[in-house]
Amino acid sequence: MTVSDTAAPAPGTAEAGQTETVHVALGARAYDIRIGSGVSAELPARLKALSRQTRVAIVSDEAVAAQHLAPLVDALAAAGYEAVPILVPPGETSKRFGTLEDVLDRLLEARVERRDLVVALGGGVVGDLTGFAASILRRGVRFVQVPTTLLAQVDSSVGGKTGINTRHGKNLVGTFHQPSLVLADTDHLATLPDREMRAGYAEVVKYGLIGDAPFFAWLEEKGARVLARETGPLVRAVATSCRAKAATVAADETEQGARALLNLGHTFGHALEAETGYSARLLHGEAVAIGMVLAFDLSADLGLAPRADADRVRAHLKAAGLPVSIADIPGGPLAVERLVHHMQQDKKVVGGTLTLILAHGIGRAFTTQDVETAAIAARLAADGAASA
Ligand SMILES: NC(=O)c1ccc[n+]([C@@H]2O[C@H](COP(=O)([O-])OP(=O)(O)OC[C@H]3O[C@@H](n4cnc5c(N)ncnc54)[C@H](O)[C@@H]3O)[C@@H](O)[C@H]2O)c1
Ligand SMILES: O=C(O)C(=O)C[C@@H](O)[C@H](O)[C@H](O)COP(=O)(O)O
Ligand SMILES: [Zn+2]
Repeated sequence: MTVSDTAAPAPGTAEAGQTETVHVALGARAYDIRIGSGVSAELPARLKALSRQTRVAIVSDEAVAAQHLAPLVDALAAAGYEAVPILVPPGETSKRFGTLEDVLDRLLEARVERRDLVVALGGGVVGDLTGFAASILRRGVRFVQVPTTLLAQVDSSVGGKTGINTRHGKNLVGTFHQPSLVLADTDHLATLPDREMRAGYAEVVKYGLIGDAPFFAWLEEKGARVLARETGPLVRAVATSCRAKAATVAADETEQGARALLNLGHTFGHALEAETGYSARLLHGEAVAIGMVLAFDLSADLGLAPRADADRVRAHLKAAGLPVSIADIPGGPLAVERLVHHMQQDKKVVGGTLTLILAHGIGRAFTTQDVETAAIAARLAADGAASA
């Protein structure tokens, strides 16, 4: 990664001040993703285009609200809207039944109607929770995503996966419910803690690893500028990620096939999150970074991918400041058996058999059900997990 590179961008790619629009082509459920500096100011006008109602509930978390709620509420008020804020505590533990019930109660208390729109202002936690609440409130109301983390801008605000965690595992209760609009305002990232920025970057790298080797190579060169929040590279990284996700979702909205590739690193990652208690010990994006390295190393173990590609993946994520092995997780070793137990609750399990996303190399991910549990356990142990 070089910070000093000033090469001109390719024609048609984002530079400072530019905004981009990515369309998610889902027929009756199609929507736009607006990306760039200041696009959240478009909210009142865009809401008007979606509904004649003049009341809007905004679900956010307390930390995001402290930084970004007031300007949105003011802009809405100036446009004749009554905004009803509903706040939840920040962090992954808000993705649970108790918080869902609370959000639903408060939406009903505010008499949010079927034709109203609910706005999710926040990271993936707020987006997943709000989207789920919207999908079951009065049997379904529309919602708009205003993602405020890099992770949410490149991934969770797009594609309509909503849900919460349960004591049995990650995202095990939820729905597919597409947003009606996504406004990814890159200015919001100015207040995002660096650790959260790096965690979101893991999901950016994911798109290169799944099917876009040139994008991965571009990130190797320009990733530091993305992480430094330089507008041009940042907008380009968000837009490239959203285009990849939009195309995948448009082709396979409910994950009957190809959408599963977006789960690269997640079967491992979700197990790591569960075993670390969905705590600050390990963020979702960090778990995905470790999971992607595990997936590439396992692919190399099985002779499916060049070891050099696995090494390149690890080197880039490490250079970005992300954890890259189980041994990097603070707070003591995790047990192989516990991790395998969590992996078996994955939603991609068929007839008790795990579906894994592996790769033939960078940009060449594929799904498989042909990996023995012993090979997975051996890889976890080699990565620093404790075996009995
Ligand atoms: N639905 C999907 O397709 C999808 C995709 C990827 C991840 N996810 C889910 O997303 C969640 C992770 O999302 P996340 O990484 O955004 O975490 P998050 O929502 O917990 O946000 C991270 C932290 O940053 C704070 N924050 C958010 N925006 C801020 C800003 N602009 N300035 C200052 N602080 C800010 C939040 O208060 C929080 O403490 C996980 O639950 C994951 O499972 C879902
Ligand atoms: O949108 C998808 O599809 C993804 O898999 C994106 C993932 O980054 C995201 O973390 C998603 O929530 C995981 O989905 P799950 O079905 O494994 O819970
Ligand atoms: Zn993810």
